[in-house]
Amino acid sequence: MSGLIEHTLRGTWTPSGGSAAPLSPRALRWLRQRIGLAETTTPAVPASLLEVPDSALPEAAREELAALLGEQHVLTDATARLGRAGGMSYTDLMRRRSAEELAVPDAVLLPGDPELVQAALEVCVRHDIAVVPFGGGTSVVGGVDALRGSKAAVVSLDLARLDRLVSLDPSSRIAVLQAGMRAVEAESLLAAQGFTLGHFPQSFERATIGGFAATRSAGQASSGYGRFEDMVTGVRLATPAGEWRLGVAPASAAGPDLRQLAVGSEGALGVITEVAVRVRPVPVHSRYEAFVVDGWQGGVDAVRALAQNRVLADVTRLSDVDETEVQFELAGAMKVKALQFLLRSKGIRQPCMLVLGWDAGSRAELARRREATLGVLRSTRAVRLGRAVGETWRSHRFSGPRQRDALLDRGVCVETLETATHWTGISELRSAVRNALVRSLRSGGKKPIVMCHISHAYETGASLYFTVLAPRSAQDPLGQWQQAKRAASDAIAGRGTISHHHAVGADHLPWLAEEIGGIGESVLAAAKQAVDPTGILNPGKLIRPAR
Ligand SMILES: Cc1cc2nc3c(=O)[nH]c(=O)nc-3n(C[C@H](O)[C@H](O)[C@H](O)COP(=O)(O)OP(=O)(O)OC[C@H]3O[C@@H](n4cnc5c(N)ncnc54)[C@H](O)[C@@H]3O)c2cc1C
Repeated sequence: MSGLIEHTLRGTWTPSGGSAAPLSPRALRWLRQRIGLAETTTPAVPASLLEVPDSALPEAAREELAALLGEQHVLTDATARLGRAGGMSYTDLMRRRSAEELAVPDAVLLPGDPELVQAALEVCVRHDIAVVPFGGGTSVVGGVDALRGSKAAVVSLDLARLDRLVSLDPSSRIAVLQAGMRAVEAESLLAAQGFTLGHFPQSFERATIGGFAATRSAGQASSGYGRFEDMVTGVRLATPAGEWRLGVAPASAAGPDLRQLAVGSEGALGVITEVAVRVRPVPVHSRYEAFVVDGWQGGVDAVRALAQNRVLADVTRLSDVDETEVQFELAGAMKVKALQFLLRSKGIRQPCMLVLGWDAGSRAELARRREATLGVLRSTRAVRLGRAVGETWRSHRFSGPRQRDALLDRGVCVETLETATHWTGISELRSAVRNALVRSLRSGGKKPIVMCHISHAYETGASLYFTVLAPRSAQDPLGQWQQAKRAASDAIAGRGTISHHHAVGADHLPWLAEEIGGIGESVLAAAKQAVDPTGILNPGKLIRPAR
């Protein structure tokens, strides 16, 4: 039940058990010079100062839910409700820092098993109450915002108590996990039996199995282990129309794959209560290394060659020049000047860092796979930085969000967004999004830092992941980012996907039709009508009501 406590700490990312990642004096100096930093800090506002409206949950509904789930599992106190008021985007965190008005659920429901989730939904249908499924609450697209749509009340249905490993079939290599299980716990329970999921998104420390399935998440090792939807072999959903189970075989020609309708349904088509996932043996050996290639296009060509020759390392991450510079500067551990000198002497003018990581069951397999990757990489004249830099990246791979807390404290607007497209258009898309962000966030003669990396590569294209650091507007911090995000989304529309792995939520909904067409939107609305005819499930996210 530690998950329940964590949700009250939502002004910052750093989990209660984890250490914060402060900015080194050197990093602070560099940032002050590049983008300017606030002299005063702006820490998170204590929960006691945040506005919490009275609960609008009708008493008759509360009583029925309490009789079903137990009094202690229907929470209407301000702390519990505030803890589920939104996700963990820059906008969410800033709202909590500036005591802005938050969309707070009227109650938090904590059912303890799939049958109770189903029964709770039925009560909510009878009382016409909106339901927002809540996993780790790490959505960065408004996915867990407590929007009530046309309903008088909205509850957050927190899956934290559905945290069991239901079964493990070592022969078929399938594990059935309850949806509220955190990734960290899933990995440790599976590891105890010799298996891993291999799903390591940057939100690994907080996010849940159900959340991954609901958002089509992608982890840092997606090149080797696949995206989360590639791992899902079956799902169990509670819907207002009844329980829905999908996935009886590894593959099927019985019409379209409806599992893929449930995966990515963002709580709008049902509450996922169990997920059957493909697991793999825990790797016995692994190796992470860093390389530097000259220039973004050189790096893109290298990653494309690895993907198309099917020799991608499990982790394949290419940073552009700006991200490489920030990694060198903020890491603090490297002798930046000496490194730049060394790279120049090897003909590298525009250093772009490429991190590669391989997992294997034996030394021989590791050597074979690494040699296959490096064989293709050799033709690109990449310079090897070595294992130490690669291993440093691996050991810090979940700490980026913690540094976000320190940056927020210092008055920095720090946020990420992502997209994906085919190789042909990838550099054009990067330039278009980059230019849109720089134009929108330039202020007082200082340019923002806009960084980009590829961390999910395919034979036909790749994702682009942008991170922005800009001086925060003192007058309108939320408006500043919303305008930049709009500019970036307009630049993406027609060129790439509006979301490669962060999902649609409320934030990307205005751009969805551009990607899936009016017919696509009607298909989604029809599916919703079939499973959720009164529209209680996650209103305002992913699916517009049928017109
Ligand atoms: C710092 C940071 C780093 C991130 N890095 C990554 C990354 O590397 N890769 C990546 O893919 N994502 C990343 N994300 C986004 C986010 O972590 C993912 O979308 C994740 O899958 C959400 O999981 P969650 O359990 O926190 O879900 P939540 O945030 O609780 O919910 C996300 C959406 O899914 C719905 N939902 C949750 N659980 C269920 C359920 N059981 N049934 C039905 N609907 C449900 C919610 O209603 C909501 O719409 C990052 C987010 C942050 C803040």
